[in-house]
Amino acid sequence: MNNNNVLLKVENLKVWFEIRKNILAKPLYVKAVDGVSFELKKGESISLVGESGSGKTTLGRTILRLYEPTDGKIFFEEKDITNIDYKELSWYRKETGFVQQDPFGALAPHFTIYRILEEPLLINKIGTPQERKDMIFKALEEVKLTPVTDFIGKYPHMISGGQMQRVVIARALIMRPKLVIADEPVSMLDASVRIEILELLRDLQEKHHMSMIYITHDLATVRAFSNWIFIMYAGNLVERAKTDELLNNPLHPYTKALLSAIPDPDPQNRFKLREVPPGEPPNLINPPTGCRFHPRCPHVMNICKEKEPEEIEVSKDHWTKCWLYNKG
Ligand SMILES: Nc1ncnc2c1ncn2[C@@H]1O[C@H](COP(=O)(O)OP(=O)(O)OP(=O)(O)O)[C@@H](O)[C@H]1O
Repeated sequence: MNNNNVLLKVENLKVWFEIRKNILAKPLYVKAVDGVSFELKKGESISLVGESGSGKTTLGRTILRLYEPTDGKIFFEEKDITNIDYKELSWYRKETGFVQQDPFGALAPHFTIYRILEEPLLINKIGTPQERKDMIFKALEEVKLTPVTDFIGKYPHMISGGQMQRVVIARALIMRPKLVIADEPVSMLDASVRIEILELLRDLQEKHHMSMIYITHDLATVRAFSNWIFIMYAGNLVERAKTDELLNNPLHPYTKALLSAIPDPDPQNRFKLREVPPGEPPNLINPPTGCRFHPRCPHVMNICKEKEPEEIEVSKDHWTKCWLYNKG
């Protein structure tokens, strides 16, 4: 297979957080990401969906090398970046961008918008003052904060939450990264601006042919957003497929439950019985044996309690990690 088109490759990635009750106690580990593998091609986007605590943020931050991986490998353009040093990390920071959930906490309150956008350019010694000014103006125009001169002298507290998130997006994209990770980018914004911000992100991703991972717990927002949907449960990817395929033909019982939990705009369907599995996501210090979803699964079989299923490709580009489909 020709791998030249692959931007990011993640192989059996594990991120375990060590916790101790006291200094003498045996360490325990929160297995936040526990054996995740996938590839992302150049210019493609993934929506990473799962309940709170399933490990989405940890996976995203580890791909950006903001967290240390415990085991496994991460390749970026075929280069192994799993354990790169400080010098190479600064190269990797230029190739990647991060849009986090909380625009209010992401922007330095004592910097003007101009200075906030100039900061990454100064750190990376990019351009002359005039070239930096041109880049900043262009970045603000792209996120539709115009006329630009109305915004550059303002401080974050002087603009709205939606405008702040546009500044965060402009800062994430100003170095023209090849990969952007957007972690719940609209969940703290007013409902009225959420769609606009998501559309802006998608348009910029397509325009600049960037790859993107969009992290969300809300399947309802992903239909028009990404090429792929990955479903995460308790530190594992339990299903991966192209967006239409996953929404029209979900395989894993957890995906089916998430889909049936989406509010249905059709009043005829409003009173249909929904198949949301009872129970809570598992404790990641001591996850269930076998398939981690088995205590909540309506189709549980004996093998599900005993043995972890392998991820298998059920049809082209459609993978799931479930004994119902594992003929072995
Ligand atoms: N620094 C840390 N130390 C210990 N445990 C952590 C740390 N960061 C995250 N965790 C735990 O790892 C698990 C996965 O957390 P993570 O934030 O990645 O999930 P998530 O799917 O992004 O959830 P949310 O949607 O709530 O952000 C959770 O059990 C969380 O408590």
